[in-house]
Amino acid sequence: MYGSDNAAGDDSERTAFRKAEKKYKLYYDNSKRKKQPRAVDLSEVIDFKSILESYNRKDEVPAGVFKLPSDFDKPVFCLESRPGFYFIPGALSVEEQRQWITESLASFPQPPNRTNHNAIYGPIENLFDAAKENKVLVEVEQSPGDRLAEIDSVHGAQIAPLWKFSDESNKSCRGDGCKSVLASVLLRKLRWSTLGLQFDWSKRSYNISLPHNKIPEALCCLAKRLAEPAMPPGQEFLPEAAIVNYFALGDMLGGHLDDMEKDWSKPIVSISLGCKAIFLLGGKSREDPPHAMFLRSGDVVLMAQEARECFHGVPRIFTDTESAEINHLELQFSKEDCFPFLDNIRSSRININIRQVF
Ligand SMILES: O=C(O)CCC(=O)C(=O)O
Ligand SMILES: [Fe+2]
Repeated sequence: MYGSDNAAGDDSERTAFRKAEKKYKLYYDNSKRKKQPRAVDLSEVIDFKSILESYNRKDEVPAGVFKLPSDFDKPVFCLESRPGFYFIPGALSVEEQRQWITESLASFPQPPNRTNHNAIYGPIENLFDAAKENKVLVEVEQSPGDRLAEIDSVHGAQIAPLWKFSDESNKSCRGDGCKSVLASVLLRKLRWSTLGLQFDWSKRSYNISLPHNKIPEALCCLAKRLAEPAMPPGQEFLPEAAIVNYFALGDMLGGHLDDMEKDWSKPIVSISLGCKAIFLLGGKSREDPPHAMFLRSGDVVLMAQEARECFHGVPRIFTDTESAEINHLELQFSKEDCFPFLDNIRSSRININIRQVF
């Protein structure tokens, strides 16, 4: 993910954006015997779910918010102070949420899509199944012949050692110094996967020469439909890349801009799944005080035009039963073979953001 707590150095400590991040970030009170999350004042967090409810009931919205006149089948809300920002509460049905959570965990991390684990382990096939089956990723013992074959003839560089899944009960590597890691640990530590044109985090740009598959057709259709309220008239959104972010408790996505796409008149389509989060939408400067808002499973945010220049981030997710607001997903994943999905989503949040790059 982008940036970290203090990515922008000490100066960032003083910006309005940084102050808001610190206000909402998860801290623990260690004073009591039991480690407790520090209480946080959520009174200023915009709640589009209750805005939708009062809009449906009384046709009213709070000051600073308006309902976009649009043909979209759900109400789309905008903020007067942030042109180009659109919020569609509950845009995805419960079934759609289930579908995209399943895809995000079981299919999207599949090679040639890359994940945060690639840099250490190379491509990992079937991570989700391996975690379900209690497998272990083991560094494969290689013969000198294999090692020679691994010298990359073009770059002259040694290719990283190979890792393979093995049954946990397989003791072949015990005590001989070989390295291993549980698949379930890797799944828990999954932080991002990239679909379509691959994003290179080290250069913060798209590397079109990396092998990739097109964005899956069903995700393409969904993104096109969701993008509509923010599209320039007569134009069609072309999904070319997607970043899937996986958040665990305590993770945050630092304030950033998504500015590596060519045409900022096109929206970024951002889908929230799983546990509730707080989203900060700042202005064009980190000094502009950000708006804080809740993001729930099924909500969709569109950022187009001027909003493409606004700093934004996710300082906090909520995993406690009361605040996570994922009861509807418990039912969806209640069958026994769905339990690994439920187990994962109970303590995490997934964000799929889809982009037109060119
Ligand atoms: O997680 C979110 O809702 C926002 C993600 C985001 O801003 C990004 O990946 O660029
Ligand atoms: Fe972003």
